[in-house]
Amino acid sequence: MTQAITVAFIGGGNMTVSLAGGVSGDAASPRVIISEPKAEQRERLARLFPAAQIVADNALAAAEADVVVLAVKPQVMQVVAEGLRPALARKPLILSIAAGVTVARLDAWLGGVQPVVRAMPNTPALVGSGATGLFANARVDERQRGIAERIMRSVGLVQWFDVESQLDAVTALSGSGPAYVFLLMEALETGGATLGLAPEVARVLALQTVFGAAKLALESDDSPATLRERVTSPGGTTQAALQVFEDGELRELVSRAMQAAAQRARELAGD
Ligand SMILES: NC(=O)C1=CN([C@@H]2O[C@H](COP(=O)(O)OP(=O)(O)OC[C@H]3O[C@@H](n4cnc5c(N)ncnc54)[C@H](OP(=O)(O)O)[C@@H]3O)[C@@H](O)[C@H]2O)C=CC1
Ligand SMILES: O=C(O)[C@@H]1CCC=N1
Repeated sequence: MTQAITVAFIGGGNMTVSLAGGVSGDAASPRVIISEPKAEQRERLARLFPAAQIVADNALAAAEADVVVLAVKPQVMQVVAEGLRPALARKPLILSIAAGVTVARLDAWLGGVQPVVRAMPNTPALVGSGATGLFANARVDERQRGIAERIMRSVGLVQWFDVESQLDAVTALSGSGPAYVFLLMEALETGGATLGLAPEVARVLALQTVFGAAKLALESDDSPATLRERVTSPGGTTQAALQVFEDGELRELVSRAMQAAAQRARELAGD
């Protein structure tokens, strides 16, 4: 992060705590301002980020910023964005992390003159292991792309997209994806308990298995398919289980679930 820059976060909730923690840990940490309406949450933020300026006024936070991170719920975004307009005369980079709010809508609410980057992060960003898709409008220059990327990379992996509609696919994969994996964890836990394991033992084995498999896949040069084959002894236990998944058409089911998520993302965006 360039030392001189100021990053203002609008909305001091979960994602801001994660991102402010990420950018504060950056080697040349920027000046951080966080705007949050709730006094109790402002006190919490002040304890978490003693070097940051915590305010209750969005315009005050945005007026001095080089980057304004919009981290409020999608439902309040229009009111927040329109309210910020007078404070954006310096044309800071706008980085929105709101699910389903298109760049065109944001741009209109902000007055049609701002450089805007839309991000689709996911909840593992809260533990520094997020995956974020990014899309920039034509007013975003190379330097600003670098800044947006660096902010999101402080909480995980970043991937740029040239076509905004691809963020719907990102939403269906990595945005909603943690929930699919949590569902699998729940099913493994229940399955283990059904086979006679104590529920807490089944849970810890399920979680460690998902974590270990993800770590192995990330650190290996081999594809998930190869890693799967390596677990699967011919005529063994894994093959017996995988046959049940194939018979139940798990791959098709996952594909249909993702299509439903992408369709819902398009609907929420008003397309
Ligand atoms: N949670 C996640 O993992 C993901 C979140 N996102 C997106 O990130 C954004 C933030 O999510 P998250 O951090 O979880 O949400 P939170 O509800 O935790 O945070 C939003 C914060 O904004 C505050 N707020 C409400 N109204 C205003 C206002 N008018 N001006 C300034 N601040 C306001 C809220 O205060 P109060 O509590 O008082 O209302 C709250 O502290 C959302 O748009 C969401 O779609 C995207 C992908 C994943
Ligand atoms: O469920 C949702 O709509 C949001 C978008 C991605 C994750 N949560």
